[in-house]
Amino acid sequence: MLHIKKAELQNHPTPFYAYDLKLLRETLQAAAHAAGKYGYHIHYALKANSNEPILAEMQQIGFGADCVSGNEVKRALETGFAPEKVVFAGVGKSDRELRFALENDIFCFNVESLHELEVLNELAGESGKTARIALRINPNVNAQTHHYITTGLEENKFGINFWELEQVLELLPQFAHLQLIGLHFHIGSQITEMSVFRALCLRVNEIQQWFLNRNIKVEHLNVGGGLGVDYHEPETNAIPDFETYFGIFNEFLQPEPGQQVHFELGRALVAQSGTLISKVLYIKKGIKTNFIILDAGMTELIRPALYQSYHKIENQTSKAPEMRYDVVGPICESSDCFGKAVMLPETNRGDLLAIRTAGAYGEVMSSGYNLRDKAEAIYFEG
Ligand SMILES: Cc1ncc(COP(=O)(O)O)c(C=O)c1O
Ligand SMILES: N[C@@H](CCCC[NH3+])C(=O)O
Repeated sequence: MLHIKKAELQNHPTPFYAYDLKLLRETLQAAAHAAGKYGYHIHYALKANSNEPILAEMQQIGFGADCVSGNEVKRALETGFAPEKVVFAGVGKSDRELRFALENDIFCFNVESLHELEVLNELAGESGKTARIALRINPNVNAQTHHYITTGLEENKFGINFWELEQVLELLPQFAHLQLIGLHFHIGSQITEMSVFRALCLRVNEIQQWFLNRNIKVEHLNVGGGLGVDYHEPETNAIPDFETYFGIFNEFLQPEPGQQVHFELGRALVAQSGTLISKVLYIKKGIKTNFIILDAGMTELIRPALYQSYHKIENQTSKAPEMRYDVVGPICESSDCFGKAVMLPETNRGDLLAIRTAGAYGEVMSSGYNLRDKAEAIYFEG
């Protein structure tokens, strides 16, 4: 059950996002501690959640910012991340976004194609800058996660394929306004099978060796993010197993002496701290099941509709014996469903339901479809 005071629950118009800052801090401390043992650097992936109080905690603990749009770079800088702690990735950075990041002297551009190298070189030249770059390489490692959030296979649009690297190295010397400082990899999100990270390390070692054989040693390896969270047991597994995660990299990744290792975690840092709170509007009898119709829908949390993903649902206000329900939203789409055949205490109009583990890729992916209002965010100390 979500540990939030009744007054806090009842004082806000629903639906709203509730963020537990105490749990967030504990999570960040656990991550920083585990990464710190090996001198690893974390850049928080803003795409997971870019709310200012959350970014303030990321800065407080000393993490950098991993951005995927000009506006994320802008948000990172405006909220106080130092430019030398900001990285910019993304397969389709626009000229305007690249120029903005160049003007602000960010730490590194993670470049995803040959064509982008050409464009960035040209724009950097125009702005009188040298862009520090990492090559995002597609390592062709299967993340064993949902196919929509797998990014490191050759069939995916992300990164430069291994067989293009020879050509990249031939062209690089012509790009006078680019400085190669890193190699970047990210194979997908919500990875729960830890052996996947071992496979990533082994592949990164091979690719690094390929570069070393050509006398290229970069300043840093960026191995991306992707560590998954437990959507089924948000209570018992509130904090991901960062010790095992970073331990795997320590055991299997072979950085060169003096080379930094960077991570870009998003979900693992923020998912469990966020909950979507929604009020029950109606109970409706179906043929096989009863429907709970909520005032939140896929416009507030699209993950179940988009990836058929599971989020634990709890009734915060009823302790009656359990019944089976389909929990749905008000949006005019049949996929607007948070869970089928969910066992919940007998539920009535006005009850408050908590949809857990919604701190990552929840609020940031909300939309105004059906002209819906934007859900408010509140912060509490759990
Ligand atoms: C390039 C890149 N880095 C980092 C992340 C953060 O991933 P996660 O939230 O799974 O840690 C993503 C999202 O998958 C990404 O595309
Ligand atoms: N938005 C996805 C993850 C994609 C991560 C970004 N590459 C999710 O909710 O699981």
